[in-house]
Amino acid sequence: MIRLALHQIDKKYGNHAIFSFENWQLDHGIYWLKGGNGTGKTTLFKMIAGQTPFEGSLILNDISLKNQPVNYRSMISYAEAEPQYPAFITGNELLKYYLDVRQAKSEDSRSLVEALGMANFMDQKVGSYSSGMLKKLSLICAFVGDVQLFVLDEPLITIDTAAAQVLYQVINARHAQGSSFLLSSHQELEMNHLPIKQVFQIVERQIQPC
Ligand SMILES: Nc1ncnc2c1ncn2[C@@H]1O[C@H](COP(=O)(O)OP(=O)(O)OP(=O)(O)O)[C@@H](O)[C@H]1O
Repeated sequence: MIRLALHQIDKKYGNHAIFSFENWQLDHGIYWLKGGNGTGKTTLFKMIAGQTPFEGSLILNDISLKNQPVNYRSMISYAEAEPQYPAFITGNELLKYYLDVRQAKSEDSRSLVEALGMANFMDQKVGSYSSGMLKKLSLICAFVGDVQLFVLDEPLITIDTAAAQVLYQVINARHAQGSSFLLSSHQELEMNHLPIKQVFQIVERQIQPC
């Protein structure tokens, strides 16, 4: 179960202000951040994942990103909208890296590898993957280990309908086990597949409920 709190946030790229707000807090649940191109969804997710600098404080379960960055990041799994990996590594090599870092067993990932139809491709170099296969690999890696908060940027883009159903099942299962989710999507998420607790949008550098 999580408590995520952002306070006194300012985020700029050069002179371009992206966020400026006092407070935003979340507890356990599945949340959806919607919005058009360039509104700041990816920037917010990178901030929460500890991958881009900003002014302000970010605290997850009493652990501060700025004061305890390693402990903070170990509670979060972030999957990029358009993952990119070195072309010369194989899917299994990348997965093994995640398994080692998160001290997880390969059996834990096997059912997701099978369900996403990736078993026959995991020994191939990712340079040969389609964009949908890259996305599936990134999701397989994101779900490795015991994670409190999953931050999935555009998890549905490039994957087919069958894979989307698998993704919904995994999200539901992990949510039932206590994990929380921040999802972004341009498309309407199929709300009947996921118990979305709240939908947010970014308006004038603030995060507002829809
Ligand atoms: N590294 C960067 N350097 C400078 N400006 C950036 C950088 N990353 C994003 N921006 C700008 O910040 C704004 C928000 O971008 P961001 O990628 O967070 O939006 P988004 O809502 O995720 O967009 P999309 O839906 O198109 O992916 C945009 O105006 C973008 O040009």
